[in-house]
Amino acid sequence: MRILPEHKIKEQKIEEHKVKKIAVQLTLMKGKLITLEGIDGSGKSTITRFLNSHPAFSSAVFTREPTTSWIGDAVYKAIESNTDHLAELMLFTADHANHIATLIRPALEDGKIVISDRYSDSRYAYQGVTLKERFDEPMEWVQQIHKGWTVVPDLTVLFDIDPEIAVRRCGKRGEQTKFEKIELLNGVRKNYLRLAEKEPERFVIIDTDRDLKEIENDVLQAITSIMEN
Ligand SMILES: Nc1ncnc2c1ncn2[C@@H]1O[C@H](COP(=O)(O)OP(=O)(O)O)[C@@H](O)[C@H]1O
Ligand SMILES: Cc1cn([C@H]2C[C@H](O)[C@@H](COP(=O)(O)OP(=O)(O)O)O2)c(=O)[nH]c1=O
Repeated sequence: MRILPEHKIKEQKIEEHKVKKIAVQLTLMKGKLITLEGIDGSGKSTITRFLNSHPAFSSAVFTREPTTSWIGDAVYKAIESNTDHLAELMLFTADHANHIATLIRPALEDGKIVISDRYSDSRYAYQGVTLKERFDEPMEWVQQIHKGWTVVPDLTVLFDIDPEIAVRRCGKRGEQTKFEKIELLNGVRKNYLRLAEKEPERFVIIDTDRDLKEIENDVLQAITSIMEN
């Protein structure tokens, strides 16, 4: 058996205490929807994996958009081809409607904490750029078609980063989608920041051009802070 030095035991105890504290706070937090948003390569999936393996989140429901349903598969077909941007928006939106009906609403009604890697703000921010030739105020137009049926998140964590850095990170990751272009991502980032400015009570902006540990701590703090509301 390895005997840990005194300071390591202390660090371990502090860590265990932190996990317990978050777990207690989360038990009190019933039926909350938390969304993670940001441009491609901003670090959402990395943080989703961290939260998913964090012991305090063992009873949370983790999900994503595009979903893993057949509509989500259709969405990926659109992403991988030259599909008309309006048709693409409709597919993303159909996927969202089905996501809400089959997973989001039932889980929230069951008192679960739901954490979604991308959600409605992805549509507002991305299709707000791809549809800029079609509508005068594309982002507002896309928001409008969600009114009356979408479920608005309790908290949206916006992962903010310079697109140049994000695209470089995506390159290293090895996958590339047609949206991973600096010019397009600059527009998407601006849209996200406009959304956050319009709803400061819902959004928390996290600078993800930092050490992963700092980002993890800030995300945990943002999530537990909605307990106070
Ligand atoms: N804080 C960070 N510092 C350096 N690299 C990071 C950081 N966060 C994520 N990455 C790396 O950047 C790439 C994109 O991250 P990922 O989580 O897949 O982004 P997203 O899901 O937002 O597209 C991955 O290769 C990941 O390992
Ligand atoms: C959910 C959603 C995603 N997207 C885009 C963002 C991504 O470039 C792409 C696929 O999403 P995703 O697989 O989440 O990409 P990543 O892991 O790189 O963030 O679809 C939209 O344009 N609109 C949407 O409503």
